[in-house]
Amino acid sequence: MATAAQEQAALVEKSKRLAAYQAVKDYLLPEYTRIGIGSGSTVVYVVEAIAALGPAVTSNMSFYPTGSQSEELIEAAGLRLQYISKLPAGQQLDVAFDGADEVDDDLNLIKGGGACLWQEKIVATSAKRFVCVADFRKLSARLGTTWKKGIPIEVLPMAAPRVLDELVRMGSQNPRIRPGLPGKAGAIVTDNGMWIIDAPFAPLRLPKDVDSANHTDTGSDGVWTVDALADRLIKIPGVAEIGLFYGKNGLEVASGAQKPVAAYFGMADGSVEVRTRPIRGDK
Ligand SMILES: O=C(CO)[C@H](O)[C@H](O)COP(=O)(O)O
Repeated sequence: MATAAQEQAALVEKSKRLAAYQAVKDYLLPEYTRIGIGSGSTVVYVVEAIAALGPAVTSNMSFYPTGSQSEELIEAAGLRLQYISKLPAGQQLDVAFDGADEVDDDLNLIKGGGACLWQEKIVATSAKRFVCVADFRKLSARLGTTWKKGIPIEVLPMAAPRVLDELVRMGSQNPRIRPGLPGKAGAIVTDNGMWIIDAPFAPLRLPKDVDSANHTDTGSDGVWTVDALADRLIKIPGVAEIGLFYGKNGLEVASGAQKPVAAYFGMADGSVEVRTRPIRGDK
């Protein structure tokens, strides 16, 4: 008989799969030729859903990975692998699918739990439409509420101590260099030869919180807005990329945005919740 933990794990997997199949159904149009594929356990089901469409749909498509895991997934599914470095200047992917660690009310994301955030951001922002696929555990009103491990930050190894100092000055509670896998001594090394720092912050405000309560957005009371924190983190010398995928109000474009146009959540009751954001330009 399955334990409660096993039942919960099975429910989560089922939810990821449901969300992935629905997202692919809605956003993978047969005329598309360039598709971005993110990283993580949910994306496995995205690739499964795409491969299930068969060569009649996928044979004209090329798939762009966000690291070694998705590269292997694409190849194992028999899909055509291509690299973002080969995408000519001035061209875009038609769509990119990826998971997330947490998604807030404005569709800002925390990503990087799997240490692939840098390539994930490059692929997401190379797409005309970025679509997020997740399970019910990732839904959250404010980032940092359920994902307590911290914001993943990819750093140049030599700069890690300086970055840690600056994060503490900014109010991060106990930022840490992410260790390698069990049995591997030292830090985890990303596909880009960098390290990851996980930096916990108090749950991040949205612009509406600042407007309604006369708060500041710059962390002066220990709480940052997503935008202000992201703008500050990316400027720390030695930081290569940050795991906040965000967008400012007034820049609600689809094409090339860090925020998804839609986020699909497989829910515990077997439904799929779709959250979209108003955008200018094409779908
Ligand atoms: O950002 C990521 C990897 O860097 C993943 O998309 C994120 O960690 C979600 O993973 P999963 O689908 O396994 O929950």
